[in-house]
Amino acid sequence: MSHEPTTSDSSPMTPDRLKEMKVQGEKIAVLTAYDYPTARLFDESGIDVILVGDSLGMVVLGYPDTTHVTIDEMVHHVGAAARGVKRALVVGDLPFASYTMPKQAVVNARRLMDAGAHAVKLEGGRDQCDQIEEIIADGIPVMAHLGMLPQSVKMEGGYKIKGKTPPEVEKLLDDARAVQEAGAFAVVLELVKSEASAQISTALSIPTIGIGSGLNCDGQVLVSHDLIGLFPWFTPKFVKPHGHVAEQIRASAAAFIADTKQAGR
Ligand SMILES: Nc1nc(=O)c2c([nH]1)NC[C@@H]1CN(c3ccc(C(=O)N[C@@H](CCC(=O)O)C(=O)O)cc3)CN21
Ligand SMILES: CC(C)C(=O)C(=O)O
Ligand SMILES: [Mg+2]
Repeated sequence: MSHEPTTSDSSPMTPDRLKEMKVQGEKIAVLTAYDYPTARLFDESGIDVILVGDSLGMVVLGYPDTTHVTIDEMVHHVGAAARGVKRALVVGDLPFASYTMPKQAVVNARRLMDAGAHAVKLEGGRDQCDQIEEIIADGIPVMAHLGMLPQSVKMEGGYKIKGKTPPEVEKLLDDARAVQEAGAFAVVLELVKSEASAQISTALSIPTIGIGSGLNCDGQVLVSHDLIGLFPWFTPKFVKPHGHVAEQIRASAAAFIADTKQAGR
């Protein structure tokens, strides 16, 4: 009996596989990771995509927003995370000001790929299509990112929900069609009203990955620190935490401190 090649659970994820999942109505699960043990644990759990996000800057490096993250920092953490991954698709975020010009975008995308990423992500729509096309022409798959764009927080004056008005929905739809046409294999929709994200998900053939954008996207992404309760000082409203790791760290430290202070008494 011959065995047809199958997309079994253990075969590595690819951008094409994510597109097939959309066709088949199978939801895509994405988590961020910035280090080896976390990436390995998520990969062994069966996560589809590991995003080494520039949220790194806020939840790991302690910056006030993501605009401080450098390409060197992203390369460092993409390498660490990628070394822990066997099956998931590893996507590396291009950080603020690292893809202003198309040629610069290609050089920096290549650095993330050389560090172990399988694809890169950048923030923006029609305005980023030259960058998206140049990176893809260099053989690198690109994930786009629309809606609330954290790298533009200073220009926007805060983190604001998108797709609230008909013109905003039209702009999102136009940007989504533009990045799909430019060749992006998926698009993150961040803080987009759920009616708008549903409309975009129907209009596109490539999968939409939502964060704070309702349940009608083709997949969901979360910052893993929010999921496991490792960043207790700020948790966005849309997060449903499934762990309390910060409390376990505090309790472990308190127990060690008590053990140490009591030793020899
Ligand atoms: N811990 C963490 N989680 C994230 O999801 C995340 C980061 N950090 N850093 C990078 C970006 C920035 N993100 C953000 C930043 C702010 C809000 C925020 O202020 N949300 C408000 C609601 C906004 C509104 O109603 O207008 C909230 O209270 O949740 C949400 C996501 C998402 N990303
Ligand atoms: C929130 C996700 C989509 C992201 O871009 C990041 O973690 O940097
Ligand atoms: Mg990001």
